Amino acid sequence: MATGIHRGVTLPAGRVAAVRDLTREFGDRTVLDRLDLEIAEGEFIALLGRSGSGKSTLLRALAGLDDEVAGEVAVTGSVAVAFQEPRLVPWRRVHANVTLGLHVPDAKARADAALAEVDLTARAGAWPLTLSGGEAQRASLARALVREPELLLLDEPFSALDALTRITMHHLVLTLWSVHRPAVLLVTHDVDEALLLADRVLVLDEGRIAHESLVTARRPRHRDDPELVSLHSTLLAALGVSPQGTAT
Ligand SMILES: Nc1ncnc2c1ncn2[C@@H]1O[C@H](COP(=O)(O)OP(=O)(O)OP(=O)(O)O)[C@@H](O)[C@H]1O
Repeated sequence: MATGIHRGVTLPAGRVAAVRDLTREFGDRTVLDRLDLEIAEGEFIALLGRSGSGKSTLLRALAGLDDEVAGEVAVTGSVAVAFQEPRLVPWRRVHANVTLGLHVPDAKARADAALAEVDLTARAGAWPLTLSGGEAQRASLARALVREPELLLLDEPFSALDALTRITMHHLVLTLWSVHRPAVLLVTHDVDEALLLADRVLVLDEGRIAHESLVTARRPRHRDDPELVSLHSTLLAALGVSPQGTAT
């Protein structure tokens, strides 16, 4: 594979994306430093890391939104992204936001189906500014889903939501994931969220994947599952945080 970003390439069986030797510098600061990562079909990955560790930078590279990276990013199929803020176009109604840029003959029917899946049919004709935070995030998920991505990139999509809405969104994302089975890369600050959702939790530090934990507990998971309790401590240590929450 030559240097650069490659879309629609063939990867080894069972892989949807591969990142090799990925380096990103901003001025004299190296944010990603020869990072390697492979993403398997249908797996759910959570990416943790201290603020400024480069999580969004990695996600942007995978999304093809950054052409100033060095190294290789290869993705086999379509990629969709949902961000922390829903980024809906305010002068288009919800349904038109979902179909925006989707140039397929059945765009309308696909948007109808995606909005139904996120339980937003009743708000299809609404203006984005009239949506609640949770509704806007669901519209953003519908917009991602309608593209039928093989890789779904989620950049802290729940962090601005209240705790109850966040729990509802966790259930929704797991349901959508189990139905459509895209690979998911979820950037989050929340160790509990990572453990409740993901098969594999990665910690980004010093520009590389510094730690990986596999989570085998069956879903739906509970915070007090012994496996999760143990991994919680492991991940806090990997993040350089003591269990009391102070940086070590
Ligand atoms: N366009 C840019 N120009 C200059 N520096 C940038 C740019 N984008 C990101 N950075 C820097 O790169 C580093 C990593 O940023 P990034 O947003 O990837 O971190 P993050 O891990 O997602 O952080 P957070 O958890 O706070 O969202 C930060 O120090 C940030 O200031």
